[in-house]
Amino acid sequence: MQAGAVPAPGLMDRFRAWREGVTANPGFRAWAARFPLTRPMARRRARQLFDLCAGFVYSQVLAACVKLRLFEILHEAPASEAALALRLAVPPEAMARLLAAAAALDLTRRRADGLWVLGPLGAAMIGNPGIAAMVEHHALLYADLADPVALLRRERGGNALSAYWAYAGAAQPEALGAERVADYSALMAASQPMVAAEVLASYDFRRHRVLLDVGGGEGAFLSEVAAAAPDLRLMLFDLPQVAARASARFAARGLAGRAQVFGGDFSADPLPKGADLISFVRVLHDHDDAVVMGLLRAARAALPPGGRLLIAEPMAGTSGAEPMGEAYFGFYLLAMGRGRPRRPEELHAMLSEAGFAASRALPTPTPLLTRLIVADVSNS
Ligand SMILES: CC(C)=CCC/C(C)=C/CC/C(C)=C/C=C/C(C)=C/C=C/C=C(C)/C=C/C=C(C)/C=C/C=C(C)/C=C/CC(C)(C)O
Ligand SMILES: C[S@@+](CC[C@H](N)C(=O)[O-])C[C@H]1O[C@@H](n2cnc3c(N)ncnc32)[C@H](O)[C@@H]1O
Repeated sequence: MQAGAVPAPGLMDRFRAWREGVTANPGFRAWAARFPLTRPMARRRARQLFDLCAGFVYSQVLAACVKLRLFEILHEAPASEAALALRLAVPPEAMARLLAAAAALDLTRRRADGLWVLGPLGAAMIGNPGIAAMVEHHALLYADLADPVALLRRERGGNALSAYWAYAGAAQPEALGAERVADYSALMAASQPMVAAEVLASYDFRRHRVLLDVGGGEGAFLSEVAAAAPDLRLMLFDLPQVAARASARFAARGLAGRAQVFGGDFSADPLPKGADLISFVRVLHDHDDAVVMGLLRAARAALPPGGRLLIAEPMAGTSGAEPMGEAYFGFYLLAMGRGRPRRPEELHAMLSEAGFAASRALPTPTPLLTRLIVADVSNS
């Protein structure tokens, strides 16, 4: 084929083009909704499109439940509509409306005796304050997304999420004050246990001597790993005011004797040496490619021969969770003003360019929450 020539569409592409052409025809749609053999598909597509239209409403039903702490209350004991209305200071009719909406979304369930209990999705929120923290945090994201076209067209930064993630776009991130890093560090710590559980289920840290967690936040990930690998020594690198929060957490957990904490700017400073394993947990996706390449090269330089790098974060192209990567994180990071979700193949290519000898993906129990890549430095 000549350079610049566009390849002819394959058979599958031509079939999809035909299918999309007929679906775009209102007459065909009306016929397909009535014809028994196409009706199930027509109904499924209608439901999918309706859910896309209504997604914000569903999210707000969930947000109301979280703000009212409804799931914790129903977890304590089944309750009547009237008791919930009284306890939560919501008019009885509005309480009934919320409970019915939540039931339709599988968050709550009305028992045969009329009392309300947790539904399957409400039950999955119990014991996971990280999800509730994210739901409340989404108020900022949805404020930024109120005009999505304006968000796409504007210069990056200057909105609610970019202010929240103070390092995104900061000229001197290492100079950020304690008050600018407190909220995001607390949110990351609250949502870290569900990520750490995925990583610990997939990787045995006991084979390593020293782990350096870069962008390690206030040490929530390292604290979980420390419990699973009692002989492992811990190192953490983050912005100075975040590193100070990590020191406080390690001291409070009796880990200060096992941990060394470094404050600095990882896009400018070298990473400390001494670890045989370096981790980036939910770090690379919130930076642009040039910064990520710099980070991978810095990790490569800090590791000894035979050392290993571990990347844990949600990734684009995750089978069964496609909207999570490109749609949710794509737009979340757009609002934040930095970074993009990457496919594993892109990270493998970047790792190779940074000088790692080999890299591979390891399966995690819930790929939606995090995926895992390990990359090795050659032994010589
Ligand atoms: C067989 C028997 C006896 C019973 C089976 C019954 C059964 C089927 C039970 C199912 C129970 C079960 C296993 C449920 C599991 C539910 C799970 C795992 C739910 C998990 C939900 C996770 C959610 C909703 C996670 C949301 C995460 C979000 C929104 C994360 C956002 C992260 C952000 C914005 C991070 C930002 C960081 C930055 C800035 C990008 O770097
Ligand atoms: C999205 S948070 C992830 C925190 C933690 N790894 C976790 O999963 O909970 C990204 C972390 O990278 C840190 N970070 C961002 N830019 C940095 C920089 N230039 N130098 C050092 N740390 C930085 C932030 O302070 C924050 O703690």
